[in-house]
Amino acid sequence: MSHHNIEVDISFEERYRVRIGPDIREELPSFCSQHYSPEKIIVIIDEKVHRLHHTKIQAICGDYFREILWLKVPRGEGSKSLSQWQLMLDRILEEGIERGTPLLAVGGGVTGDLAGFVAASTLRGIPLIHMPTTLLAMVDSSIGGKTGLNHTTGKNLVGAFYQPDAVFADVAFLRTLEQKEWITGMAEVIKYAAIRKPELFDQLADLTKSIPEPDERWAKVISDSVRIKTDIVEEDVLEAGNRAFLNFGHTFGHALEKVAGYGNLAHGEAVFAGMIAATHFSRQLGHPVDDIRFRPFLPLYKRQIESLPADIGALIKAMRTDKKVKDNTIQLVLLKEWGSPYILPCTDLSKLEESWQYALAQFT
Ligand SMILES: O=C(O)C(=O)C[C@@H](O)[C@H](O)[C@H](O)COP(=O)(O)O
Repeated sequence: MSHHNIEVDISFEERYRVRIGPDIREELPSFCSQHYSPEKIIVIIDEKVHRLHHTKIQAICGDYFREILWLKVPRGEGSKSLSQWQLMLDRILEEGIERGTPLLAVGGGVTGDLAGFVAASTLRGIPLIHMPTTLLAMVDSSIGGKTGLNHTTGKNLVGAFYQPDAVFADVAFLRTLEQKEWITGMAEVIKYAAIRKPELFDQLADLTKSIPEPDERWAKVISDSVRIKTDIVEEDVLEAGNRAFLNFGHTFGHALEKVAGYGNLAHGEAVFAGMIAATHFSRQLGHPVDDIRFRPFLPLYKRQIESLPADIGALIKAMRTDKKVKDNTIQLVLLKEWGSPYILPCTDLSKLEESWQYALAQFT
């Protein structure tokens, strides 16, 4: 299987490399020997990934570093919390580290978002390397420097933009990825299809006909997704404008996650339902976006989602804490047509309610 190499240019001086392919993790020691002192590395790792791959990661890190500080992250969205962040920070500071001590984040979106914020906030910033192990983290959360914790008032409301020094997306990790995690990650690929590359819909629908495995076809979908995300992020690193297109489905999805209670609904499941709502809103405005495109994937999510919160008032209230809210108005990412997103300040609450009703009805 081939390797893919994608550069992310975040400014004239700063860029980092995303390496995608099988056994890419083996390249970590050589990368580290060029950038960091061999004294110590902090490894923030998902507890299940630790159980499955600890020996391998230990060998790779031990190849260059004299000491490894392991910090395990309990599974689930609940770990994106201030209390988990504090626990990590206490351990790291009590151990004693230096500003140059790198932090390796090994796991999915939750681990990466938490570890990213730990790296951003420790000693005002220590080097960060992402080693995503889930589809979602490979195609989305490890790229672009968003870090975040959830707050009782809303999703990802605590965080910082903090770019990694490198991303090692080793598709070999996907061999141990559960089916439901593939489905969760696929939501972000479906998002790229909707906002940038509609051909991906058919490729993905084809891929879902067989049990997913990290073969050449999936590696291509991953690298196409990373390229789309990279292109958008490079133009607008701090989300002052078009980066918000990457939030398609998320304004609705984050509200679902919050109202369902963090951890009760996977991020990708909520985003999938959110994309159906956003597409329906677009259709109500006359845009030609028939959601027949989502149909092949609906049974996958339907099987996974037990129930969605149905209190539309609570969902709209939750949307008001979205980070894109401006002048008290929810900003929706909608589609003019497939592949063509835009932002609309939402002043029509009846269309919003109708969009929620439509989306929720798809899952009952
Ligand atoms: O990188 C981005 O920008 C995104 O919006 C990507 C999203 O898919 C991702 O889930 C992100 O974490 C959501 O960010 P938020 O700013 O809405 O919390």
